[in-house]
Amino acid sequence: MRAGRPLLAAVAALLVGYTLSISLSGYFVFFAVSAVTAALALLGLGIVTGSAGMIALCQLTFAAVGAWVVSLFNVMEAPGGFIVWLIAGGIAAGAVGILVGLPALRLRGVNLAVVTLGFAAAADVTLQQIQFPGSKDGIPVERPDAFSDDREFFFFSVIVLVVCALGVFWLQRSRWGASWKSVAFSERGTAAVGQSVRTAKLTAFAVSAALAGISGGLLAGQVQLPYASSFTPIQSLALYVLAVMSGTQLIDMAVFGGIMWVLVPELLKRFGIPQDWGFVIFGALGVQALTSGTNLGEELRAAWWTRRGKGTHDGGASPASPSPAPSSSAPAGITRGERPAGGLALAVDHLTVQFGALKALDDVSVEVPAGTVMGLIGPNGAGKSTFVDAISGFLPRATGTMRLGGTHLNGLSPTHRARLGLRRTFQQDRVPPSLTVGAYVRFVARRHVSDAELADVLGFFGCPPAGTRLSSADIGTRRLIEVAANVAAKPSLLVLDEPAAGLSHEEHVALGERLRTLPSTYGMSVVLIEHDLDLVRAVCSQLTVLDFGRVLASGPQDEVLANPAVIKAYMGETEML
Ligand SMILES: Nc1ncnc2c1ncn2[C@@H]1O[C@H](COP(=O)(O)OP(=O)(O)OP(=O)(O)O)[C@@H](O)[C@H]1O
Repeated sequence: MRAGRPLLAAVAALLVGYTLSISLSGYFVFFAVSAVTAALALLGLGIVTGSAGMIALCQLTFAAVGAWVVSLFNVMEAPGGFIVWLIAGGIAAGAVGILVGLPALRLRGVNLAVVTLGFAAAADVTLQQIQFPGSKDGIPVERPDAFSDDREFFFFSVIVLVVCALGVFWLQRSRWGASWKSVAFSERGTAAVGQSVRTAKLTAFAVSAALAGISGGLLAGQVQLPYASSFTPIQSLALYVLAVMSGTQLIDMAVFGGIMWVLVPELLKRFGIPQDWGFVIFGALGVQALTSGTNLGEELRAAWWTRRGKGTHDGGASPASPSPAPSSSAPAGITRGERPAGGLALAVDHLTVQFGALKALDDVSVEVPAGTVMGLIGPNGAGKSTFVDAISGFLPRATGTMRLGGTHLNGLSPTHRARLGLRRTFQQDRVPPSLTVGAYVRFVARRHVSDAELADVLGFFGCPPAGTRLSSADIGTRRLIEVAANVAAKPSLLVLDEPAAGLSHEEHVALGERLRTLPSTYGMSVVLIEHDLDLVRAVCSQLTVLDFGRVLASGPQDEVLANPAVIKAYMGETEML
């Protein structure tokens, strides 16, 4: 059913396109092709901006690359005809997209905006000089034989849009799509689940630019003699604003945006107002969208879900409620105790982290026995989160040695460490709200997770069903989902940084029970950072106490909690057992 829905929508779109192609007057057929080409470029912007959260102000420059390649192949009478040239234009634009995306690996926000706008301006000047191949000699771009007149070419452009939209639909639901949404929300969170931030950003730029290239190639076929004036930086800017305003990561909103792109200037013309005022209208709507932090597509969908009174995509699930603590039996599909107990899950020697004059960690040596839950405790500022950042690769300047099982971690990136089996959660929310629970768990797991396995791991932690939108879950529930997703990844070591924050007392207790059984149920070792000593006592067989960046005591729970130095420094001299 679910796989069939987009195909049904595609068939319906083709039928509408065909009907329009035979019924619209000649004047409107031209506008209709323009709306389709704009929708394609907006679909691309929806990926790079809407999904991946990067500013790209050169979308029509990528379109110009596609148009240029089509014009060149036309002049060269390259084999394959228009359709092959169109694909080549898309590939060329995608390649240029990767080049332009390289600065995005280091730049963000306004800096990235300046770079992409600068690229658009430079390309504009170049295009004005060199012109499109064939334009000086007036060699028109040859359309496909079966789609040579304007009506037929409109239907052809609808077919291209539908094919691209189907591709985007599936890409958005693929690992790439999840990585775009994740990187938009948190680069650290993305790297921590073993996803390369570089790949996420570059694929977003490449796919987005390729779609723009195809859009430009179509435009070349539409006007047959393309000119630089169709691809100016100011138009790219207006297109970006339109994408932000309508939320074109949603396919229907890209089509809506495409229609707006031609409709607003046309309406202005009819009222005798200069068409350039269209940019002002788009600008005002864009400012409204940016300041309100939402867009038309999301608002329409939010209204739809509110009317239906549901927080889920696929029906009727309520957010997580405290569920009884689990038995220690393993959920179906997750194998029990794959790693033998014994040996060390993590061995850290002489770890030192310095922030300016402050030694946040000072010669810290910690061992986590395999198959145990080790509590890492200490007062605020003791260095617990710094320890997690250091072992998970986010503090490359940390000195000392770190081994996961028998593997040295020093010098490895966070992504690499995560792929080796070291997973961590964060104190701050790093769960991308634009995904569903199921899509997020599968993204974090980095392996095939069957529906039954997914339901089991979510049930084990008392999380909402897979179809629930993460944006509808409260912060405590999102933390639970983050833990469940990282458990589904089956790491050898799972480090949880205050996972109980934001949970109610009952949820706290239930979570403690679940965490205690993780080594026996899922065969992983756990490091738990937690301030709640009741939880620590209930869950951790081993403890390490940090104070002012140094290890105060480490070993079995009862020994550590009875250590006078721990009682004195960590608890004050009050009775704690
Ligand atoms: N990026 C940073 N730059 C400078 N100082 C930092 C940085 N990160 C942490 N610190 C300092 O390092 C020390 C250890 O901080 P850390 O966050 O690791 O403590 P913590 O034990 O996790 O505390 P909490 O329980 O409050 O989370 C603190 O003094 C903190 O101010």
